[in-house]
Amino acid sequence: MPHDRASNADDIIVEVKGLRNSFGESVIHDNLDLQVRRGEILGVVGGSGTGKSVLMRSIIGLQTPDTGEITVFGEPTIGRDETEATDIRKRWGVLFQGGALFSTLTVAENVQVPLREFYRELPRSLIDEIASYKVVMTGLPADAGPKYPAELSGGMKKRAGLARALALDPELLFLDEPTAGLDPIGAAAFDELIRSLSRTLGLTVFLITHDLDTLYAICDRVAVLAEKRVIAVGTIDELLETDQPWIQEYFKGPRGRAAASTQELQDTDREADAHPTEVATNRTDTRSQGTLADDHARGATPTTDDTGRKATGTG
Ligand SMILES: Nc1ncnc2c1ncn2[C@@H]1O[C@H](COP(=O)(O)OP(=O)(O)OP(=O)(O)O)[C@@H](O)[C@H]1O
Repeated sequence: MPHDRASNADDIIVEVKGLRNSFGESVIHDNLDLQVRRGEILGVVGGSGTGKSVLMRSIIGLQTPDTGEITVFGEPTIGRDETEATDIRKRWGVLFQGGALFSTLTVAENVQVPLREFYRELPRSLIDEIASYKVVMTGLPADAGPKYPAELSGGMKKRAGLARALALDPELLFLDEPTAGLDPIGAAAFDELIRSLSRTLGLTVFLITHDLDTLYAICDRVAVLAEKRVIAVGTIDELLETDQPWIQEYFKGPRGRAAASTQELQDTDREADAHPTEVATNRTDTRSQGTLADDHARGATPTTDDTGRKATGTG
């Protein structure tokens, strides 16, 4: 589990208070509260349809809530005039589900979209240069710039979407299911990329995911959506101390246990690199659990746990 890098609890980048969203008769959020701390990677989880994307859309101003207050960087985001809203919007980047690249634009042109939208006065050569830099920064080959989305693999599309989200050097990054659809190795590499970018650039990350490995590998805290609100938020260890059935089922079900074992294995490997002789014995034990873990982790076929229950999907 990564360290909690937000030591000052008052340092809040996003604050949501008393949020209510509904579509017709269907109430999605009711009295939802949430805080995102500066510098943290906050994972947002919840069953399918619990309103994770609607929450993100509310925060970034694409969804007008029925009631509630939302502040980002200490500024209210609801009801602002266009200029004020734009000033706030420039400070965050968004990677939508599936990447949401413009299919008729090349990767470089996609990355340039926010630059052209918000900084029209920038010279063309500088826009080109910034876009090339962002492409490489996300681990894409330099020659990916002139390619069209249809020519890219799923992982490369995500990276291109991330490059676009980073175009304006944001302080805050919103990621909606960034590893969905990636193979386990690609997903782990994408996790690593997010973590290293968030550390080197000092980003705060709001990350919606169903991927338990991502939660274990890179999230400082996790917020759980259920019953139309955030029912709990904390480190995974803190969440496990709650008696919420959904949380227990989610983290202690076969997939949750597998992800925990995988993380433990990686922590042991890191420790082994640092202190090779001290962890040699433990490592043998952990490896034997790791085989089972690997069977279950990321994309493995759902199976039965030791009570004979089917592994629960995560939504
Ligand atoms: N524009 C809309 N009009 C009507 N209903 C909507 C709209 N957007 C979202 N919803 C509904 O709101 C609910 C929450 O949707 P949302 O996409 O936020 O769920 P989610 O938690 O992100 O789900 P998933 O994990 O499956 O992506 C769903 O029932 C969805 O059908």
